[in-house]
Amino acid sequence: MTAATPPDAALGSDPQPQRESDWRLLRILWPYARRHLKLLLAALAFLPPLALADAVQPLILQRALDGPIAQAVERGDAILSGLWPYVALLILTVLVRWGFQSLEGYSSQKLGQLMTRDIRNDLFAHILALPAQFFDRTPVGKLITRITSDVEALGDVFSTGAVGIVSDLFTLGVIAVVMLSQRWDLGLLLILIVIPIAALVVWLQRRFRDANFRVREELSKLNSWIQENILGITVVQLFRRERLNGQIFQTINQRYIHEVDQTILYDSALSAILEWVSWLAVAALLWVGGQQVITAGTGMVREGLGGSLPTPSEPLTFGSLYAFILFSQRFFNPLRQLAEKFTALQSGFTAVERIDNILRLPIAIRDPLQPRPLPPSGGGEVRFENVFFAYTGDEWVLKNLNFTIHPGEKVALVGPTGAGKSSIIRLLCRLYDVSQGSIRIDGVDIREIAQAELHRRLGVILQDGFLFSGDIQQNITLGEGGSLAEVEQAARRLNLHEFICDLPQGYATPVRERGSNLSSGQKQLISFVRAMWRNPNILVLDEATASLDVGTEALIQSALETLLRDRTAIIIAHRLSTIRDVDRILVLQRGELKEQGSHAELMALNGIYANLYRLQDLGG
Ligand SMILES: Nc1ncnc2c1ncn2[C@@H]1O[C@H](COP(=O)(O)OP(=O)(O)OP(=O)(O)O)[C@@H](O)[C@H]1O
Repeated sequence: MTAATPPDAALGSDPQPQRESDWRLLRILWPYARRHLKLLLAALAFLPPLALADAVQPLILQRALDGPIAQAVERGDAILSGLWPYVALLILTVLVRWGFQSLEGYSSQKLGQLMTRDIRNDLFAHILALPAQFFDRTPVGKLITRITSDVEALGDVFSTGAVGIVSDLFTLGVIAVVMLSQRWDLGLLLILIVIPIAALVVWLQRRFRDANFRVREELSKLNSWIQENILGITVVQLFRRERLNGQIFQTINQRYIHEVDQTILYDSALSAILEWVSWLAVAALLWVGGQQVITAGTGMVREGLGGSLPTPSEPLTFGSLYAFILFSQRFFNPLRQLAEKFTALQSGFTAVERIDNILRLPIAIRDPLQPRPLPPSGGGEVRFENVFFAYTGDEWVLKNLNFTIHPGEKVALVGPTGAGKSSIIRLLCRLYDVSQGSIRIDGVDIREIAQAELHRRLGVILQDGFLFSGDIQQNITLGEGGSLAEVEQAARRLNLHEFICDLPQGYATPVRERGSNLSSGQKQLISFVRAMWRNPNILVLDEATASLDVGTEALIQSALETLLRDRTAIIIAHRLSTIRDVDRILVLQRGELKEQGSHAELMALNGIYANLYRLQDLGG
């Protein structure tokens, strides 16, 4: 990899995304449209009058030209009479088109916005429910692109009026029928011109969509890289990575622009082709129709409103030729519209496809259909039975683990880095499911328990007490309601009420994104209150590695003692000196349980634990 090559592995290439046909994409959108059936039906109901008004206008002009106007010319009249019914009819069709087009535009755009809202909601909810493996391999920036700009691209299809193409296509059908019924030879001529052009448009739109798909992928990578660099800005600046990361950014940016160029190429090609082909159609009509008009001689005058266009065996009038030129313009309208709204429409299709690729990812960890309740009197026994686990394939991270933690027992997990301590916790919390074996709480397999109940029984305090934007109280209750008095009581029991009151606005102190305005010690203490407030009977604690100041350390120790009282506790210990008093220590190495016992027993055993302890003792 050269210095400026973007680390694709780090950016996470998606598994080969599945490409969809346009019809399948429409089927994806259908359930969302169905939720707003009334609006959908209203939008569809406006289409027939619109299409009819469109098809009738050229006919009215034809009748006017061949009727009163041609009669007046033939008679050499100075005053035109009998024209007003045609003018009135024409105005009526204009009014119908104006009214129905506005209504149709409004209802289809509103429908589109409602659908976009629903899709965004579903996508967000689905992403939150996806298994941890998904997040292991998907960079955050990519997900954000899906939820924001992909859904936005879908919304644009509606807001730019690109869905109007549907009504244009409808009109196209009506005009084709009218043309063929009026004068099949000229109608056929136009249809024969349109068919290869439509095929070309379909081909171009396929190419465009492939290119657009690649554009969105590159945009995701661009966003991932930006996001990763902003989150890791401290490391970037400390290690002077600005230039190197800037070069990598330029390379990704260049690739993005290259893909965008491809889409522009197809877009411009389409617009240019349609422009000249529509004039080609007019020229063909003039050529064929013009010949017929010339041979028609005097048969140009038609009788009143009730007349019809002459059949091929009959002579062609000027009015009919003019009507067909108008038809040809309208016939090309849907295709021209397609060219104009091409980018929005195709980006929308690409977006639906990318969104659907995520929506179809299975939610691996689900509640059972009939969850089993945990015994109310259960004291919080945790049992691992023949547990095997691999993040990928058969690379076992945990191998044949068997142990039982009794109600109220305090157990520490120790072992060299990568031994599998955190993985045990992730399995217990059901962030992942075991590959083989089972984990039981009070005798019930955790896969049979409703996740909400599992998380009521199980409190977790992670090393980095993650806080959300909001205030302290909200970060303690995490949206589960609960009065300030209850929250204060939980804090008092841990002796942390004073500490919270000392924050600038007490329990109402605003917390910025990820708790960036609080120190790591403060965040830890708040996560203690969070655990106390939920009052679980099993507590899992990933002990903080960072050394805190003496005052905070003492506060944490005393809060911890209260928190652990009368609960089963599993502590991941990084500093062995802090866990000498636990009931039992489980020693792991490369995913296997190698030793267990009290501190004294393990020291006497003089094995892995004793070695680790002596090493830390010397180091510390
Ligand atoms: N999300 C993941 N995907 C793939 N492999 C992983 C993942 N998380 C951890 N591993 C691997 O699983 C093994 C056990 O990791 P784990 O985090 O459980 O170790 P640990 O004992 O908690 O280590 P530490 O003390 O450094 O936190 C390691 O080899 C690690 O590389």
